Amino acid sequence: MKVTQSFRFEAAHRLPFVKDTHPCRRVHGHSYRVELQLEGPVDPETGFVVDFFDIEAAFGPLLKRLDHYYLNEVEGLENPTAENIAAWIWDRVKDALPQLTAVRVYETPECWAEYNGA
Ligand SMILES: Nc1nc2c(c(=O)[nH]1)N=C([C@H](O)[C@H](O)COP(=O)(O)OP(=O)(O)OP(=O)(O)O)CN2
Ligand SMILES: [Zn+2]
Repeated sequence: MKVTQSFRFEAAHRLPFVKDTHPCRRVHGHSYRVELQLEGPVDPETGFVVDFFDIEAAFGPLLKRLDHYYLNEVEGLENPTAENIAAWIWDRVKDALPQLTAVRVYETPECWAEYNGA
């Protein structure tokens, strides 16, 4: 069984390694959406794969490091593409959520990156 919890954060960024003419080289912002997907058996007592409260508790401190920040200044996010943000989140939340199977980071409803540890 799979469960997914989504979160939102607002942040500014720029992409330092795109061409001078690329609009994303300039500072701009996104209303990011993050989805954490977890997979495992349903506990017969609780009926949960993982308690959503536990997912929120694990991700909350990371969310605080992203929300309303300039992502390029966050350690490890000097090149804050959706791909790199997804891997950054995975690396920092996986130990607390061993059943994690995917991190999705949406820059817009149409554009996202998904990371599953590889
Ligand atoms: N593979 C990736 N490509 C791009 C990324 C990325 O993270 N991974 N990021 C960007 C920029 O962040 C850019 O801001 C994204 O632009 P876009 O998706 O077009 O979003 P907009 O808000 O600018 O939407 P429009 O409706 O097109 O104005 C670029 N590429
Ligand atoms: Zn952008």
